[in-house]
Amino acid sequence: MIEAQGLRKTFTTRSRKGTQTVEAVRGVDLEVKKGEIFGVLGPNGAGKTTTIRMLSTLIAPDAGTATVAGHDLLKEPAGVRRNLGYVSQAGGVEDTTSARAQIMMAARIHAVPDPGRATAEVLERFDLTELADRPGRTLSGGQKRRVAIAIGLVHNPPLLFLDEPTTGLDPQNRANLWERIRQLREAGTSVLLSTHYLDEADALCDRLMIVDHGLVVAEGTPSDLKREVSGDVITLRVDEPERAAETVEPLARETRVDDDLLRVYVDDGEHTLPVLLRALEERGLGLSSIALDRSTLDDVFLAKTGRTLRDAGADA
Ligand SMILES: Nc1ncnc2c1ncn2[C@@H]1O[C@H](COP(=O)(O)OP(=O)(O)OP(=O)(O)O)[C@@H](O)[C@H]1O
Repeated sequence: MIEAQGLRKTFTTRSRKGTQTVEAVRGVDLEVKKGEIFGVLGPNGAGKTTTIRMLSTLIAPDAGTATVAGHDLLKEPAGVRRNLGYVSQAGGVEDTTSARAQIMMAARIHAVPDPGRATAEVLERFDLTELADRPGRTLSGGQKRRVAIAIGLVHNPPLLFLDEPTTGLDPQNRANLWERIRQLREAGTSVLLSTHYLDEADALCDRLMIVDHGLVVAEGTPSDLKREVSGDVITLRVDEPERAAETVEPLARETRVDDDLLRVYVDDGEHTLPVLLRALEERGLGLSSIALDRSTLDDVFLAKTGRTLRDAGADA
């Protein structure tokens, strides 16, 4: 559905302080297969939106090539646009017009043969029929997101781009939207979505890539990525984390110290834990808390970049 190689984009901004350049995307390759949900996971400023905007023809890449829904991104932009739906981060639902009018407008722009019928169908599909004639401003956050997706889907494209679709939604609305995105996949639509939520990437994506500072740092299925990093993580709060790390090193695949926290990556947490605790006790190392978890995508991010995704978000 998408094959892209070496996408790059640098922004130059001029202000009174002088010229600033930001290398937003620094050579991204990506492949999205037909019928899959593919995620672009990364912290704020990683280059997710820029990548999606390039692939949807909204901005021109400085370098790189791509085929999107069977059309060359640079030579056949109209063919690309015809075959995709794009839902931006802000959502693009107007305050004063109704959902029906906004969806109908999108249907006309795409020259859908029977715009009235296509609008009614997509309203029904997204449980919006009852709300269809209310002005946009009266809708809740979750309803607005559904309208935005309906606008992006009214011409029935085989490929849908969703830029951070659940940002700002409460847990119930997020779960509802995840279910709808899964239904799209069942109906045969390929989905490329960006997110900075680990749980979203883990729960929703068939495959994903992790981006940081405009580069792909890892790619694969969520479980492959987690397996690659390790089976389990033991997190200990200890008085002397460096000494503790040295002590448990022979038992671990990898150890990482983060302030007073020591993360120990092991294949089999349950069986390693008692041995590890004995080793710490023998050296008289004090311990104030302990947790055993399956590794998460945050551990993958940490292993690849040396930071956690949360810290990276705070930096940006
Ligand atoms: N039009 C622009 N002009 C200048 N800089 C830009 C422009 N668009 C993006 N950038 C910069 O490029 C970098 C990547 O931005 P981008 O929006 O792609 O990140 P993102 O991963 O989508 O982040 P977020 O999760 O915050 O949306 C950022 O440093 C951003 O400030």
